[in-house]
Amino acid sequence: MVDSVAQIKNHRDFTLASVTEISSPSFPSSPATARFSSDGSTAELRIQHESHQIPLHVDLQAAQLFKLGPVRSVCLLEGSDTGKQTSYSKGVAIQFRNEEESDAFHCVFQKGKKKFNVQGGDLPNGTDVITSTSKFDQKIESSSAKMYFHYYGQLLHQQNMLQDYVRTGSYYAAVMENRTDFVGRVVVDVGAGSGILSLFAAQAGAKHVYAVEASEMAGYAQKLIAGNPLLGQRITVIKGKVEDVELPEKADILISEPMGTLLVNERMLESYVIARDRIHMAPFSDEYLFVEMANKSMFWQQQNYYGVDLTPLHGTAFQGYFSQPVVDAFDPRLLIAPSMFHVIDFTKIKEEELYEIDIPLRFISSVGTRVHGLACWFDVLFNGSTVQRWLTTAPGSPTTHWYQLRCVLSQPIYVMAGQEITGRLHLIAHNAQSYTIYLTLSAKSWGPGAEQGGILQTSSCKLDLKEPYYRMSQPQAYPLTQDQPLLSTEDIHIQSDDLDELMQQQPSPNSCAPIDSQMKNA
Ligand SMILES: C[S@@+](CC[C@H](N)C(=O)[O-])C[C@H]1O[C@@H](n2cnc3c(N)ncnc32)[C@H](O)[C@@H]1O
Repeated sequence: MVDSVAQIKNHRDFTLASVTEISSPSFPSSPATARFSSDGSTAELRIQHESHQIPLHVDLQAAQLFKLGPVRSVCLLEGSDTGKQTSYSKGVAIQFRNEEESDAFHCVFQKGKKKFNVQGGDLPNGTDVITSTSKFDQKIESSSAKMYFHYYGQLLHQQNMLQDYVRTGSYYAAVMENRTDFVGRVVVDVGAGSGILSLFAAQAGAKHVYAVEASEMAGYAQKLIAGNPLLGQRITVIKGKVEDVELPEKADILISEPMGTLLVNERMLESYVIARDRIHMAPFSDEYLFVEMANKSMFWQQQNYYGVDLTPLHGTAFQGYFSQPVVDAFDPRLLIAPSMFHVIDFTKIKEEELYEIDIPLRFISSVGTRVHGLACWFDVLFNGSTVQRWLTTAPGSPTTHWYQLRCVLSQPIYVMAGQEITGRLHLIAHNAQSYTIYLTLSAKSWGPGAEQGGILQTSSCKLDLKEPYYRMSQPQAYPLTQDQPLLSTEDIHIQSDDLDELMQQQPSPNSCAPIDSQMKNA
């Protein structure tokens, strides 16, 4: 149902610290540039060594790329398949300049491979088809998918979502206020869970609803729907992954709740198409949180733990705690600048654009303080043709089961009131249904003692969105002092570059975010 042809940009370049041809020791290792390119039907990688003229052409269909370390990988080329095993006659060892570039290279490599593998994979219409090489299976590690669907197969987790009244109430209101979008329409519910949104769509007058759910919850949804026969007679539950299923008829409208922590966690957004969502970001100062996190690794500072010196692992433990994004509901007074936001426009975005999300950051601090990191949350627009409704997960708003997310720097930076904070939030999707987060924040200081051009303080961190630190049980007292800013999340927002254009766009006909009529291949 989702567009099955992956696309990569026409080309993407990388600078490699060094490339060594394993199979031709006569070629010394040298710095190189790598270009991924696509001519519309095939994807190729070309590696140009600085020291030799003839570039190395890598056929992405045949090649394999393996990580040997954070900045070292090996690429095996020109495989020959005997049916029993694949042997490789050529290989190159690649040294990257940093981990971030290594991750991005692997991501583009896999994208390029996928482009080749999925083409020509037409599935017959009108039947439910389960393929062993669906798009979902290609990009998600099977152990991750198994755990994920096991989790959602349990009623207690569905109940947790149903009891988030901000979430479920917003969906109910957005559907009922926009009945005209549903009356007489064929609807598909992507990831139906308990079937609740299918039942809402039927209440709003849908002609027929297909409730697609991959986990064992499909059985429970069937039971719930059968127990509500007046609505249930217009709902069909289909157990399967949305990527694998072909509906017996074309759907007009898509409804789904695919949001994870920081909106994108779980990578379920890629399984469907909606309208506009926004990721909000703002720097924060939270000494309590920072000390709490730093103290967690104090255990490893013991020099005599049953006669054993634990300190060799202190640094690793410290970095480990700071690689966990913090999920909790925090006081918005901890924000030190108005938030900016990044729009994800699902009427335009290609699924592959969610594999790597790169957001330049710029804020003006309202106070002089220590900046401990970046706070993030999201808003979703239910863009109905009758009523538009926002679901917000902002700090200070009624709490949802998504809470907010904070990336904490292990090295805070200092800012003065009015000082500019710049940086970058770079999210790279991984095959465990989540993202690696790279955050950099910088502040430039001038004044007495500063050299010409100012002093640049920069702090970076790498986090795994899959491994958050849930901190909701910690009530915090944040007394409001006189010099503390009272920033509301409704304060002026700084817009991403392309926002003006996005905000002027009219919602597409029949669309009601997160409901969209643009079913591809449905
Ligand atoms: C966040 S829950 C929402 C459940 C329900 N729609 C609701 O609003 O209460 C997402 C559901 O989508 C299912 N899901 C996730 N990815 C899927 C996929 N690719 N195909 C089918 N179901 C999927 C999960 O098993 C889970 O039950």
